[in-house]
Amino acid sequence: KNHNYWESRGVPFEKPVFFVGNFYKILAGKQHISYRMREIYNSFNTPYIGIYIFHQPNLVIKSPDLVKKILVKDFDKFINRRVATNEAVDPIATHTLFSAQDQVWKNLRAKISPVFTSGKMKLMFPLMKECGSDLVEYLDKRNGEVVEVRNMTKKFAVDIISSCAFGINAYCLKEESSEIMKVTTKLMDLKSFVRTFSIFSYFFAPMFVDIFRLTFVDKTSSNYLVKIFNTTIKERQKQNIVRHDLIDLLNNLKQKETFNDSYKFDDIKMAAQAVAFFSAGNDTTSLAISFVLYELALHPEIQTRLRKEITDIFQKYGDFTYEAINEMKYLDMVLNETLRMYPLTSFLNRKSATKYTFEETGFTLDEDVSIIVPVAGLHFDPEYFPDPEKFDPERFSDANKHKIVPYTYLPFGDGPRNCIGQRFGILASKVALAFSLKDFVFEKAAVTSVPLQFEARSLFMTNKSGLQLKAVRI
Ligand code: HEM
Repeated sequence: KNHNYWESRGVPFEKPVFFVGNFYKILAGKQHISYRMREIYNSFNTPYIGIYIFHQPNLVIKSPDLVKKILVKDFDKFINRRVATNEAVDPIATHTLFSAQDQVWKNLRAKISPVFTSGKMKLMFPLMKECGSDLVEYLDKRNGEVVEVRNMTKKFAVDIISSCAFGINAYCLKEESSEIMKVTTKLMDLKSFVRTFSIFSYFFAPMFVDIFRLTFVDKTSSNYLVKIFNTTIKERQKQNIVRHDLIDLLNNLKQKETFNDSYKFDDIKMAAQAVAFFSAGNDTTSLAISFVLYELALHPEIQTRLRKEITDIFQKYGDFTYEAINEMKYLDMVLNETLRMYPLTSFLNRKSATKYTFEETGFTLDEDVSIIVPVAGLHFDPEYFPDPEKFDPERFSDANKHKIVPYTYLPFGDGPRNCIGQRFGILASKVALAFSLKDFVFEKAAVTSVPLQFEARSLFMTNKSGLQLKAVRI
């Protein structure tokens, strides 16, 4: 019955498949969502396109001007994501920054933001460097071998988030088998049908979350992280330890709360942020590093140029300091181009808080309609990024970057609800790349799959069956 929603409102739409709508291939595990986004984006030349996910109408926004309105100018009318929030079923997911709604989100975002200032990044930098050295040690043990880079970068990401956010030495790179590594891998693992179904239902079919009582992340893993989090807080209080990390910040906020505070932390709300940092920061950061190394292995000339920059700046400072890493312009260009070609989250999501009229067309959107910004479509549009399949860091050089049309490059989203961990994710990725590329050359091996195949079931752009590259010490 709902499948005539867009037609009856005069909105250009993609014809849905009975019952399942327009995400049939994704649900069947035949296509990654990133490719679906690109197909929908390319099949219409209109500012927006109507689609259905099951019975639910979604509006895919193609025009960068409209993207700006939704993410920034009229943010208050699109403040929330359209994700399931069922506190009784999943209190942890409901209280994460990612899922929180309206004023609760505003209060929480304001409270958490101080963790991610440049000043805080600088304070965390020595901890990040320790993880960089561990990465070199890890590679040294495998010198000349084909390394499973996905596994290596996951270990690095868990180590760095555990250390910088929670003051926990996870030792994933140092030790073959680490409990926290197993737990965080399971957290968003989509190998089982139930996990895939749960995560997709949170975004696209919230009714199933209520019916089947589904949780956003794996429950045993989140319970484990909550336990570590609570133990660490108690330990800190007992021993009066100060580390300026997330745990300290949350703890201070809780201590300073007054009766009149509109948002009060309890144990669940505090622990939810810990789980969110792992679920939002771990796969994203580790995939970003992996894809850079992969592209560098396929483009040795770019790898050589980047290594020269890293070595020159290292020699200038005599060390990898915070300032040294930030001076590496070519590293920044290479990372930016990688995130263009591999937008880890292929789409952004919002919902309309009220009825909203698009001035450009006069069309009035109903309240509570899901909005999709097809990041993968924008990043591969030849009008904005000529020859989009070519890996070309020059797009982000000082001479060229001003040519990028605003709101066509969105690896971290935009507006007040953009990625809060952007600074952290970028710095952590740069530390991993500077440390490993200074001492090692990464080469394509016979087993390296070119082009990469993506895991259809994954929400992030995750490649299938790992990523093998040969690592050779210089
Ligand atoms: C390369 C690494 C990363 C990428 C590409 C990335 C990308 C994104 C994107 C696209 C969004 C949605 C933004 C929007 O809707 O406008 C997001 C949200 C978010 N990210 Fe990241 N992310 C990365 C790393 C991290 C890290 C390291 C953390 C935490 C330590 C983190 C925490 C979050 C949170 C909490 C949100 C929800 C923000 C809110 O709703 O207020 N991310 N991220």
